[in-house]
Amino acid sequence: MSNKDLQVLRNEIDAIDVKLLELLSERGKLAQEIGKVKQVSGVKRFDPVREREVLDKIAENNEGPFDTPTMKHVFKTIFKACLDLQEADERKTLLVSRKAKSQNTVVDVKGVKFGNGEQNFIMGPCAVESIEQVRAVASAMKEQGIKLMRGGAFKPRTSPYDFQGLGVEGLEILRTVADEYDLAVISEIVNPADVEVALEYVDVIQVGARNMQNFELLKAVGKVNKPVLLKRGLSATIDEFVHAAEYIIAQGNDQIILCERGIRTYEKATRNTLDISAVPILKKETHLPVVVDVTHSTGRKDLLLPTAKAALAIGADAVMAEVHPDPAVALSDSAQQMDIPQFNEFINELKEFKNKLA
Ligand SMILES: C=C(O[C@@H]1C=C(C(=O)O)C=C[C@H]1O)C(=O)O
Repeated sequence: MSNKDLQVLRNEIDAIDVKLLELLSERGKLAQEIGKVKQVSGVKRFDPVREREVLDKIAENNEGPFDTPTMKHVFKTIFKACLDLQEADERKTLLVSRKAKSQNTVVDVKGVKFGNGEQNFIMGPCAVESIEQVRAVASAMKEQGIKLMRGGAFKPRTSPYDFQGLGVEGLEILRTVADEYDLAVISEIVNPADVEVALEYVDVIQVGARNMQNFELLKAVGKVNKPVLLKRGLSATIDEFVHAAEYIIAQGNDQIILCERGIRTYEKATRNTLDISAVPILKKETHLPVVVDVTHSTGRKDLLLPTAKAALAIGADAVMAEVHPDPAVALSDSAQQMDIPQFNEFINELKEFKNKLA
């Protein structure tokens, strides 16, 4: 065979490849259409009975030179690619996804913006215990120019015998002190029935890690006109986390801030394992701002500063940490809250670090 013959044959193959590509693309588009029909009717994407029928037809029509197992193998690869297309389409339709909206959602909390490139701090006590306690923290925050104060009024604790929070009285304290110091307030709500009352007191409603898949709560906060900070569940995958946010946005509220707070792993050196890579993944996959809670992820005061630096370096929109005027007597999370001098040192170091990053 001359070089010329080889070239002629290869030209024919090239032409066939172009046709195959066209046909496969056409097949892919039909699979996408089928995917949409399945999504609307709630039918599973994977249909082994249908795949078996297609394979039987391939076997029936196969005249060689490829043997039937080889052709079946090729078609199984095509089925898989078609299924992947259907799945990618479903992801694309998520309202929280970058594909649905390419620009960042910017959540504005009393002038503090999340998602516009600023890197903020959310600080405050684990639980609201008294007005004096909250005032001491608020005054230190004000001096540092930090506007967003967290504080738990409803505390979902592991043990029912631990301090459960002051409830609405706690929200009242937070609001009173926040107004005195011109701060904004973020507090957790655990019961859908309390969302309405919380609107009067808080600037951001927090949905805690233990409630990340409390779908009725997610729907309830999705119906109100108030920013929501959604924490990642203790054992939630990123995909489950994103779908939890979708529950909120699907009801109309797109003012959502995601919060990575560590996940449960076999590692015992920290309270949870901070999944730092979740930050860029969430920022890539969704258009929502992402903050990192260094207190609950580490459970260790000595790790607050290095993990906060990691969070800022990796692009988190804010760092969240707990501060208490006298952590030794705190009613919850006593070991991991900073006192006021430690808080000042923490913030000063991070401000310097932010300047270095800029
Ligand atoms: C395209 C479909 O979805 C999937 C992909 C198939 C294919 O590529 O032929 C067949 C069955 C399903 O697993 C379908 O259901 O027809």
